Amino acid sequence: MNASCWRIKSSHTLTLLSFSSKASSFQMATSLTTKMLTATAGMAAAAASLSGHRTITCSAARIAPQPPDLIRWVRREGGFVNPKLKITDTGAHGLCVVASEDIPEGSDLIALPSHLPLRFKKSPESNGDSALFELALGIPEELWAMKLGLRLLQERAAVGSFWWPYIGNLPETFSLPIFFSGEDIKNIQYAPLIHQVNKRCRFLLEFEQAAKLILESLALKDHPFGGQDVSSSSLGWAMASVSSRAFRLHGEILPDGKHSDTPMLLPLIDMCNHSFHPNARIVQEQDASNPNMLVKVVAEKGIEQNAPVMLNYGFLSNDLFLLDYGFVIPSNPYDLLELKYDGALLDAVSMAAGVSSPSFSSPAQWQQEILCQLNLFGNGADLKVTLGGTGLVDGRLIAALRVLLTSSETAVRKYDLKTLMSLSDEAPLGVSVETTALRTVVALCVVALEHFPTKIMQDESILKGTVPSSMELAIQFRMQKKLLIIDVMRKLTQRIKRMTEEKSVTQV
Ligand SMILES: C[S@@+](CC[C@H](N)C(=O)[O-])C[C@H]1O[C@@H](n2cnc3c(N)ncnc32)[C@H](O)[C@@H]1O
Repeated sequence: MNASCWRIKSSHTLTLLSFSSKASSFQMATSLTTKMLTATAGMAAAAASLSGHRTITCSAARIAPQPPDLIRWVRREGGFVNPKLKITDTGAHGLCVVASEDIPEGSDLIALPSHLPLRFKKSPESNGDSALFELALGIPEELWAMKLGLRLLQERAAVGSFWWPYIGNLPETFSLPIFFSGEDIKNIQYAPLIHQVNKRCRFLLEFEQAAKLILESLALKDHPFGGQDVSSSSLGWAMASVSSRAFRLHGEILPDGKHSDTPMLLPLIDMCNHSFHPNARIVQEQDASNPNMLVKVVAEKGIEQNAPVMLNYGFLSNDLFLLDYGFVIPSNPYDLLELKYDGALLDAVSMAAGVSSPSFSSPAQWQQEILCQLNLFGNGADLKVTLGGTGLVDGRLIAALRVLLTSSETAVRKYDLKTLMSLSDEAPLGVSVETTALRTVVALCVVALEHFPTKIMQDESILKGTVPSSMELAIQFRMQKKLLIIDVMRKLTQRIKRMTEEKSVTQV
């Protein structure tokens, strides 16, 4: 069997960009992170071996001062590593798997037998399992990385762990925003991401307390971490290790014959960095005689000497790349700007854009019905809409604007929702409605851009100087969001211009 595999995507929904709640989000982020950093300092003295991060850098420094030879370990344990591969330090992007000679397309690069991936499952030889499971019960589904993180911490604390050659090679520090200072969380300047960082920091602080309560009453033989204390910092290290490295693969076979999706840490395979244009991919293989899965990396293209082996972690926004992996992709075609659909705001911005008497906040009955179908009106409406990405404007937003800018119900009822939501079908309700709708989106972009306290030029000039890496990441992130807005405005303006020109040619 040959199954495709995919990077884990966080299942959380980022909250809306609420224009009014920005300041309070920032304040909360600051205080939580201050607490978090205090906890780090305390933990270092109490349980130095679980210390997850000391400085915030994207360094290649590893848990073990002299990390074991990971390639040799994988081979010794029955895995395959192409002899033309080596691990290299890339500098800014940490360690990476690189071809030491040209490798032809289709070659097997790495193969792991089923006992090498680390997953969260009951292992009979582990003494502390029941407590580990009890701890895992307190983890919300969307923070799945923490669950596997507990298993990782367990192995990190175990003397003579089978996985030590892997764990010793894990980064000592991570550049994820949960480790940023309050000031650098503020520097992100984007409420949806700040909200998520906040939520994770809050969870780690609360989970530390809950874990302490469970662990303090345990006998040493039942302690999942060999009697070692856990702190928000060690939990944060574990969560960051998993969110930035785990893959979701086919796990055990379920009673219905299907495979469960299981997050796993894949030694060596997780030394491959990300690209949207990868030269390798992961496949899972299982032969009829052996129920155990083999996880392989295969070259999708020829890989030249000294080129890194790259996997695609997923078509993710910069929010997820920063939150889960600690990096930002410049000009990321899948990056999105979140906005809250708000009739009153739309009235204000469209008036500024010269739309005469807009009535976004007071839709007619038939318009309300369509807004309900778009899930933008009524109880339980989902008001989060996005700009950017491959769709440019959220289909629900463009459909709502088209409908609200049209007075003729009959004209609208000629089209199904799919057509109304599509930007590819040009101007279903006529050029005038279309250009007004697009101008409203451009005006929304202007407001969103003005909402950032800094200008792109200021960001650029800060980045030209020497800045700490967490501040650099925060500034890169916000700058990319602003560039995204400008890109959307440019593309929409071109569209409006083209439509207006075509219309005047037709009239002539
Ligand atoms: C699965 S690990 C890859 C191995 C990692 N470079 C290391 O040193 O262990 C993912 C991490 O690698 C780094 N990384 C991977 N792809 C990157 C990219 N395209 N740009 C920047 N950093 C990247 C990030 O630090 C990310 O959290």
